[in-house]
Amino acid sequence: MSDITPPSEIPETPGHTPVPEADQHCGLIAIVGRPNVGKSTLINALVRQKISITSKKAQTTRHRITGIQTTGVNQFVFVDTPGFQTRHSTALNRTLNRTVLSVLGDVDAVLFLVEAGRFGEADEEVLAHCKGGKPVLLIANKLDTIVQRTTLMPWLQQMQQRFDFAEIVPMTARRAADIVRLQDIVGKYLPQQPWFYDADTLTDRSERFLVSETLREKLFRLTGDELPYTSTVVIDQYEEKPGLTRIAATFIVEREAHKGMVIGKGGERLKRIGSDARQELQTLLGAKVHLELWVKVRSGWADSEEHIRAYGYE
Ligand SMILES: Nc1nc2c(ncn2[C@@H]2O[C@H](COP(=O)(O)OP(=O)(O)OP(=O)(O)O)[C@@H](O)[C@H]2O)c(=O)[nH]1
Repeated sequence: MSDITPPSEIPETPGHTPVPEADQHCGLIAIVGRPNVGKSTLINALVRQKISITSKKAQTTRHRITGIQTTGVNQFVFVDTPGFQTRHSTALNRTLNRTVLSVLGDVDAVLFLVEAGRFGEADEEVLAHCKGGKPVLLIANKLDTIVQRTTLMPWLQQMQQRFDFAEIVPMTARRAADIVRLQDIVGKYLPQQPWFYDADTLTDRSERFLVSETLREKLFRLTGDELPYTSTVVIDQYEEKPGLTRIAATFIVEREAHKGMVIGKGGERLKRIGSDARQELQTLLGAKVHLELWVKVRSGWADSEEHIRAYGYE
């Protein structure tokens, strides 16, 4: 569709003129919602850079990620949260849910994402966790998928009557104009206080972390729906030299059959994952990347608290 702009094409906000501390506004904004509603897409568009992985596969966001955007007097510190898992109760899912709850404790406002026109049990369950006096803004995302906009009005009215939302914002996370509009709306909820980060900071995550996210994204993108979301990636080696970064990483899967899916016929798929990832990493790191990838089977890792900690989930 012609009115949809990918995040990389969203125009940059003008450069920063210094803002006296007394005029600065800054706050934490949580982004919550059930899997696949568009949280990562939104946060990447808001900070105008890819910091959170997106895929068609539900449940691909696992870590608390902050995206930072400073514009005018406002500094937004966005917190991405894992999609709330309600169906299965593994140790991994319990950890994910704990992360969501701890994030919500200390934010200034909550962006509660749903797909426009849809509000199911899983959405309701996520919303139930958003109580606690923080302003909750309903973001009705994927507006572009609604063919007849008039059918949306009764739904919006119903949502307004049923819940006490601070604002209701129907929008398309992929549309530049909607992102700018959302920023204006959310700006009102930032308390007056000095910025937490330098004006040009985009995330508090390390490059090493962004590398593992990039690898995980390529893994899911290129295996499609075949691979269970419990597959993960561990960085074994990360060595930076001037102009060259050496990375060795292992994809951890649960079954022998999953290993086959990742490697593909004659190793073709793993090769493709590697070359796609290397290209993106070279841009991200601004250096040549030497990338080595391995695949290992660790049955039941998503059920083991010890493995979850070892693989970097908090
Ligand atoms: N049509 C349309 N698709 C969108 C929009 N926003 C996101 N998507 C798509 O929806 C899918 C899921 O988006 P994500 O951003 O990965 O969703 P998420 O909520 O972070 O998902 P989890 O990581 O599972 O929690 C992707 O295919 C996105 O491209 C939108 O405004 N319109």
